[in-house]
Amino acid sequence: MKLLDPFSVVLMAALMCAVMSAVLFGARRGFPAEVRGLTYWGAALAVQVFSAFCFALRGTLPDVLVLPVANVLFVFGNGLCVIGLRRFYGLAPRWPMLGGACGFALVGMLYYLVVEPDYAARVAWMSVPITLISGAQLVLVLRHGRRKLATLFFGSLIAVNTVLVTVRGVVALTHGAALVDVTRPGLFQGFYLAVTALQPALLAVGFLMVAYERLRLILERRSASDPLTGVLNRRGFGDAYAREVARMARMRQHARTLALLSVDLDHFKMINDRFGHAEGDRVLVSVAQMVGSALRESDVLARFGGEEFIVLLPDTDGKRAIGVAQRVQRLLREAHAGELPSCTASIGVAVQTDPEEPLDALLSRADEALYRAKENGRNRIETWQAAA
Ligand SMILES: Nc1nc2c(ncn2[C@@H]2O[C@H](COP(=O)(O)OP(=O)(O)OP(=O)(O)O)[C@@H](O)[C@H]2O)c(=O)[nH]1
Repeated sequence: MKLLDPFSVVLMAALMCAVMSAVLFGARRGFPAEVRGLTYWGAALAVQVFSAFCFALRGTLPDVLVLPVANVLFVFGNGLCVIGLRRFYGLAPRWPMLGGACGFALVGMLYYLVVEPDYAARVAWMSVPITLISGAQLVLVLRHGRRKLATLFFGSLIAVNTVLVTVRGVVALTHGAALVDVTRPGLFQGFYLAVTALQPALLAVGFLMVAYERLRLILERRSASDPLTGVLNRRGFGDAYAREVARMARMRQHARTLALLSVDLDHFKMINDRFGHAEGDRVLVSVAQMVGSALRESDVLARFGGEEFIVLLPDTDGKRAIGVAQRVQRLLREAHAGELPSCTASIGVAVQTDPEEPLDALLSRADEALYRAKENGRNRIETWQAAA
């Protein structure tokens, strides 16, 4: 079998890393601040490029200069990927561990180059920090990754990398240099060289896929939520309602009902006028939190704009819905003591028994009840009743 020329492979790997590094740095600008770690990955690949160039200098400069630098850079580049991944998952970077891994690599390289020159021992030694680094990446992805195709792809690449490096280290220990020296022909050597050349760029693609998956989730969440209070907006509510009604339709034989509360703060304009718009905003945020705290996990809270909140109560009849509305009013009375301007709310309640009824019809029934609550003096609860 014709062997891949190691120099060309290293050069190819360096070029791929350089391109992927530029892609990552470029992509960084398009991501919101919540998606962290791309800069570290971009830097990691840039470091891999330098490491590859150092390896390529073998023969031109003495090994004792080239190899320790190239290997430490290789470990540092791999470690930066772990740091990037930790940042991505919202964890603090562990710089001392990376420093330790680089120091470990340097000591081993120097020892087995200068004191006791031994190629196989160098391979085995280097496989320790690289296996640990790759293993750390795998643990992070398994622990924090979402169960999605992107994560599966990324995790699989890391797993292959971890296994390959571990096997190479063990083979170096058990069989000596023969099977691990990439300058000698052989299936294992050729396979290792090819995979190692592709791996950094492939891992970066995997990381980008995971980052884009996170971006998709963030944009989906943003498009469905109210930026001031963080609760759902009309669009997000529509989706949640559709899911609930579909569930209701599936369980029709159990005669399910759902209830809707239309909660509107009273004289909110006065709060804005007296205390300012910013204070009004704080009241809205606090009301959203407070109403949310009065609800069950399965209930859905949304802000439709202004000072109007909508609450969807699955599996709830009129009586229980009024109970929730009373709890909301009680919490409003008790809350804000001293800190924020106090406010009251009028609440309209409508109950849906027919899953075929459109959302707009249910909303307008709740609004009718709310209108009556306002008409009848505010700070009260009214339930929609069919006209006699
Ligand atoms: N601070 C703040 N105020 C808002 C926001 N959206 C709407 N508003 C204000 O909410 C007030 C709503 O006024 P109205 O519709 O007259 O209602 P109200 O004063 O609560 O009176 P009633 O509902 O009849 O009791 C207006 O002053 C709007 O400017 C917002 O996001 N932040």
